[in-house]
Amino acid sequence: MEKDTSFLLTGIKFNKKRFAGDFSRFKKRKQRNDDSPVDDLSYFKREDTEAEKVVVSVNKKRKRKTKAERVEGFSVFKGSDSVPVVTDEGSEQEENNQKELNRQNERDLRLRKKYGIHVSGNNVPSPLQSFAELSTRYGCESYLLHNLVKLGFKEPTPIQRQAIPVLLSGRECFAKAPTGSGKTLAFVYPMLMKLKQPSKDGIRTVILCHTRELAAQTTRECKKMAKGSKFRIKLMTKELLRNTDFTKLPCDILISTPRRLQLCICKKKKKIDLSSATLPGFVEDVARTVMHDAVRIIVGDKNAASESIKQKLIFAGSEEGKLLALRQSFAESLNPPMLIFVQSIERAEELYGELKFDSIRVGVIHSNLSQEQRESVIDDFRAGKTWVLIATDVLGRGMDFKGVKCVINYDFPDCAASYIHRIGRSGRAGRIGEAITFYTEHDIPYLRNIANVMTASGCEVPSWLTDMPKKKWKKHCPRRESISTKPKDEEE
Ligand SMILES: Nc1ncnc2c1ncn2[C@@H]1O[C@H](COP(=O)(O)OP(=O)(O)OP(=O)(O)O)[C@@H](O)[C@H]1O
Repeated sequence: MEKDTSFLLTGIKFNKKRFAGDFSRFKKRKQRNDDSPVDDLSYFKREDTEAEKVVVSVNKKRKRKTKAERVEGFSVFKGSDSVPVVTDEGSEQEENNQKELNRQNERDLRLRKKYGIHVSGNNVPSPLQSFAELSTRYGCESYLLHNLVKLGFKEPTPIQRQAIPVLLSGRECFAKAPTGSGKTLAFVYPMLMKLKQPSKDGIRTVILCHTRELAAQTTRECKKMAKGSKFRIKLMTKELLRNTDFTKLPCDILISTPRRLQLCICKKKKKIDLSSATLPGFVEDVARTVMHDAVRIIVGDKNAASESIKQKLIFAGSEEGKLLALRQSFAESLNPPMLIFVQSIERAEELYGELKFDSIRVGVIHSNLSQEQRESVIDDFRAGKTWVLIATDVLGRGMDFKGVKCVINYDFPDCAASYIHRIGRSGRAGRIGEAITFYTEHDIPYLRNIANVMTASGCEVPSWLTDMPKKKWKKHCPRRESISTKPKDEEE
């Protein structure tokens, strides 16, 4: 039976009168004749339709340019010195082309400035003005536009605006963007567009995710975005790993953790042929070498969390004080669905042991659970059976739970990146989120680092915090007293 996830949207009642226009558009779409992508194009928010018409020809000319022209932006690559644009003297056509190119560059710079997109590299393709360009500029299959409409995505996020044209141009790309800003679609859509159709040539794309949960989530998202195509999208599960002859596996896109892919290659004695995969050689080689003529895209400020998250620091005095402060914050405003992060499996179990008798539906997830247990815990959280999920950092990165309103760092994060990723489980896709971080005496020397992230994210930070000395932040994971309030003998 389909899990009921309506709880995540309870309370949102559309006023049919006020939104009559939208409802009528939806009604019109229901009678839509299915092979009419034009309707879908009208669904998307447009920036500048005039500019859209021009961008196609200009980007073609850019490709034909004899020498690369450096795009303004910070240079993160050695040796990416700009070279003068070389054009044949005196041809009027060339002059007009150059004028058009300069106008397009100005439009690109304006759009990047508007969305806080910083690029570096040679000849970076123009960012998308709207999703409509997937069709008008790249002639994408209509199912891709239909799926955007069904998902309710009216316009590309900043990272999608720039990463999609870069990847479609065949360039390699480093991309950094705030949590919850749509990086999955930013690589899945260009991948589907470049793969074009299913093929019998074996695995043509490998997507690596650092945890099994994220690999499962990426598989789900990929299938949603590929709906209407016939691509075979496979998640590398234990069963697939154990029982499959990969030379006969009908698969276009394989999604796996690095560990399982490595096991597969070793166990199957290299019977899995990646020589047609979109990454040159094996993934780790790419990580080690300088990528050739790559483009770097950075959205938002370095070392900042998503600006849609209200961040709070609470001094809890001691470990005991933390449990009191947690229960107090629940009493004041339980704001489900919520995630609570702790620093170890043992502490996750201890905190679960304390909260499971409170009248809140609490769950716990960590890497000591079996695969089935982990999947069922996540399903319950997504379906609203669990309101508060206690987790270790296994859930800290990439997991997308629609509508998580609040993240609590019960234990101080072990580094700034972990802080940014943990709180980024809330405030996703432009929604407002909240993050509360408890700290004790042990954590005070590291407060300044969090204060820097808060300041970079646009939060108000008291001066006593910013005036604190900055401490070199290696892995801060101190031994903490047990959370459990049970008498010692009872625990044994
Ligand atoms: N163009 C869009 N418009 C509206 N919502 C979008 C758009 N693209 C993606 N989303 C939604 O935004 C949410 C976050 O997307 P995604 O998980 O890809 O973010 P992310 O940048 O990968 O996050 P993280 O850094 O945490 O991994 C998802 O619920 C996704 O459905």
